[in-house]
Amino acid sequence: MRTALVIGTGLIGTSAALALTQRGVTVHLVDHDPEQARTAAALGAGTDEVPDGRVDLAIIAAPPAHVATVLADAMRRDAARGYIDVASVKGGPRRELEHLGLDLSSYIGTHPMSGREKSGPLAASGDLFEGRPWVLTPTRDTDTEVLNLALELVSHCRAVPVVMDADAHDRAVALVSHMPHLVSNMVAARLQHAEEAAVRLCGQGIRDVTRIAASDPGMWIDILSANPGPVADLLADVSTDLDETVRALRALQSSDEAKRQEGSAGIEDVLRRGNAGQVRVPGKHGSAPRVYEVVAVLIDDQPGQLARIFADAGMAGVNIEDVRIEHATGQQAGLVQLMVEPKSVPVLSAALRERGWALRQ
Ligand SMILES: NC(=O)C1=CN([C@@H]2O[C@H](COP(=O)(O)OP(=O)(O)OC[C@H]3O[C@@H](n4cnc5c(N)ncnc54)[C@H](O)[C@@H]3O)[C@@H](O)[C@H]2O)C=CC1
Ligand SMILES: O=C(O)C(=O)Cc1ccc(O)cc1
Repeated sequence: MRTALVIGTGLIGTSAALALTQRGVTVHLVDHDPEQARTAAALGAGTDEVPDGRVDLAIIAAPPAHVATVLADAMRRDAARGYIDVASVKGGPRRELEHLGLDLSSYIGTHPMSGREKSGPLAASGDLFEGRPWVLTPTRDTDTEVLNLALELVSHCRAVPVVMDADAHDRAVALVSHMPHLVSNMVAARLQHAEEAAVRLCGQGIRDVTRIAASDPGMWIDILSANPGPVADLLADVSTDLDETVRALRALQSSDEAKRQEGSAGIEDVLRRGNAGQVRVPGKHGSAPRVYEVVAVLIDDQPGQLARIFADAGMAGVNIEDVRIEHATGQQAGLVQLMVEPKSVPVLSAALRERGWALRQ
């Protein structure tokens, strides 16, 4: 692929454009808000000048509700040899395109399984998709040349291609993305009118659970409107669990010992089923989760501290697999949890202590 056109230069469009530009592809950037395309160009994602002919691949990275019209318009202009979109839902947009009577042999619906709770080009990064699954939904009618262009894009973004049927994709993302998104918002909504004294106690657990509740509601109304059935089915299952958990907790308030035992068994059941589901969540590169151990370091909230820790770990020859930072509320201090292979724990701990870091259990 030598040339590409990104239509919709927000988080996802600009991230893909940055990755392609870094691999030497000439990328043209277009957005219905020209300021967004200019910003993406200023970030080094490509040029906001109109291409002077057909590009190899057009990437439609607009919100789901706009995909069909944007794609139809690009096809009418004969803008590219191949077309993909990156919307979070695949079945509905495909049916909308079929309804428009377009020749879809040059189009593949795709979905990179990576993103953020922030929107716009300023939140973009060229490595956003690295190691993440990127779903492709070709059909029997898809041109091989177009499938190859899409695979080239996925490879340039260092993502992992996964081929799926569009409706199977929508059922899968209802489970791993859309239903959890709503549950995150419902948990976060409890904080809206909560007392300040309670909110100040927020720790890492609630930060993890509510991070995605900061996402743009407009985009998510679009996503959920295109996948309502599978998400409603899953939320109904969650609702059954909620009812049973409330019943178990009420039983735990009883003065009757037998009832309390019943309540305790109910709570244990939901917690154990949660454990069993959690171990199935893949690790950072989509593989089975690895067991890492934590080396916890206390730091002052000063610029450059993290970089120094990473440099010190690097000098000790230890690979940091993952990192978490817990900020102590109201204090200029934080706890950095470095996840490493179990065999690296003594090496890293000794090296950090030697360099003056305060380690915690
Ligand atoms: N946010 C995320 O984490 C992920 C989003 N997606 C999908 O990627 C697509 C883009 O999402 P984001 O980049 O997050 O949104 P964003 O809000 O950061 O960017 C969307 C961009 O599309 C532009 N746009 C809207 N209508 C347009 C039109 N008719 N023509 C041209 N440009 C138009 C907007 O001005 C904006 O710059 C969506 O379809 C979304 O479902 C896929 C994976 C992850
Ligand atoms: O921020 C996160 O962790 C996300 O999960 C973002 C996300 C949002 C929408 C998608 O279609 C895919 C990924």
